[in-house]
Amino acid sequence: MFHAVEPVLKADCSAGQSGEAIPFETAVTKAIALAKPVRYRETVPLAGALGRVCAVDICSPISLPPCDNSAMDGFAVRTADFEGEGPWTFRVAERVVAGDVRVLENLDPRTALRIFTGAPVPWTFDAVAMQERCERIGDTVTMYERPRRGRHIRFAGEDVCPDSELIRRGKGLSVRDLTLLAAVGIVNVQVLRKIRIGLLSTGTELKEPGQPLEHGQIYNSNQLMLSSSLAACPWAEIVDFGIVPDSLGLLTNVVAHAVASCDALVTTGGVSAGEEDHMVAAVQAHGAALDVLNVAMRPGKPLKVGRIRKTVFAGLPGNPNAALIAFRQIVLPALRRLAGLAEIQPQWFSAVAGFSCKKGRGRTEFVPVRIAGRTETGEPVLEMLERGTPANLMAMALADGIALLPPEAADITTGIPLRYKPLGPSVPSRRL
Ligand SMILES: Nc1nc2c(c(=O)[nH]1)N[C@H]1C(S)=C(S)[C@@H](COP(=O)(O)OP(=O)(O)OC[C@H]3O[C@@H](n4cnc5c(N)ncnc54)[C@H](O)[C@@H]3O)O[C@H]1N2
Ligand code: MOO
Repeated sequence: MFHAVEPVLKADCSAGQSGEAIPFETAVTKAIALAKPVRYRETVPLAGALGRVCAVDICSPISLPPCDNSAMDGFAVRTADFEGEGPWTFRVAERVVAGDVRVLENLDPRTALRIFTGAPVPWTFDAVAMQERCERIGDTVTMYERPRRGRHIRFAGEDVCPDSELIRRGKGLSVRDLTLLAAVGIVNVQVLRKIRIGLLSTGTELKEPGQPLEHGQIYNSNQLMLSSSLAACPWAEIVDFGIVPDSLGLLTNVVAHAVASCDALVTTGGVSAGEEDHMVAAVQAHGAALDVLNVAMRPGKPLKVGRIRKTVFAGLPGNPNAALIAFRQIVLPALRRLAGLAEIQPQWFSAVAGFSCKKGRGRTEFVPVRIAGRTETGEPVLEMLERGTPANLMAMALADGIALLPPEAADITTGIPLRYKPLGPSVPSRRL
């Protein structure tokens, strides 16, 4: 039976109506500005600090290497002893191994030391000859080349000087950072506390994977997208508020819990224009101020970002690709800032379009792409996998990465430079 469709008035769907869409870059800036970095510090052992945000500038308490030491197995010599024409023969006065804590002084002139990689080189010796270049006979060693001063010696402080800055506050501690800290003998590190991020999926149609699916229902994939994205962020702690049906009352209750316990609340669904979209009304019931209401991007246009009192709120659209893109490109940088990280923006790489398409000027688009080849200079040539399908998952799953189609372009033509960001393990090209 035919039902007359009533025109949807703006007043009927105020939750999603938000005037002009703001440019993508403006939305990023606004979202980041909303997030005030956490300040509370805690001390954690290095072994538990991977990925945590360093809370202080860290200077080295010692020099690296801590003392002059040999870079080779061989013989330590004094270059001043190489008088006249070679070969030169020296008596081997001592045997010095790595870990030898003796301070060797007053050794006889014109003697050599048998020495091993990592062993301390006494300050009166100024070169090491590799054993392959020496002839050892009894307690003497003969050399046919005159080593230059400093040869095969790793000098104290040549790597790190005492008091030199190792790590700046705001750095997410990497394996290499922790290696450096361990090398200078640091045991614990002060980091910013983890931020608590509430996750909520709204949708009466949603079921958790594992439950039987009835007609009209779909599985909740957005929760897993978010929780697994955040699992790679050791500075974040997830509080899962599960699935909440499209009910203003229920959503308002859950938002109350989230605001009381979380630094940020990230939701998916219910931010568009229909009268079943209650997310905005639910946060506004708690006094939310929304700075981002509608973004000139695709997918992800209905993204909402603001604050509910002190809690950062990000209402991602329900469509899975819209949720993924809006999360990665806009919300994650804001969460990174909230966590106190200094580097917050995603890194883009240069690539070249291997496709052509028309697009709306003024809108930033993000499309799944595959690397189809390389230019002569090694840049990836991108093939677009799908476009304009914010709900389809397969293309995104198969993609090597995403390409940014810039707002100023009305056409994308083969061969134009594009920004590219790998989604998974991939070999990127030149960083922009
Ligand atoms: N009249 C209009 N309709 C829509 C507009 C619009 O501007 N005017 N925008 C469209 C765009 S663009 C998007 S994106 C979606 C966003 O809608 P909502 O955020 O309100 O999300 P829902 O309506 O709740 O869901 C949209 C879609 O996504 C599926 N979904 C929701 N949650 C999940 C989840 N956790 N896991 C997997 N899939 C999920 C849901 O079933 C819907 O199919 O609105 C358009 N409509
Ligand atoms: O954000 Mo929607 O198309 O942009 O799914």
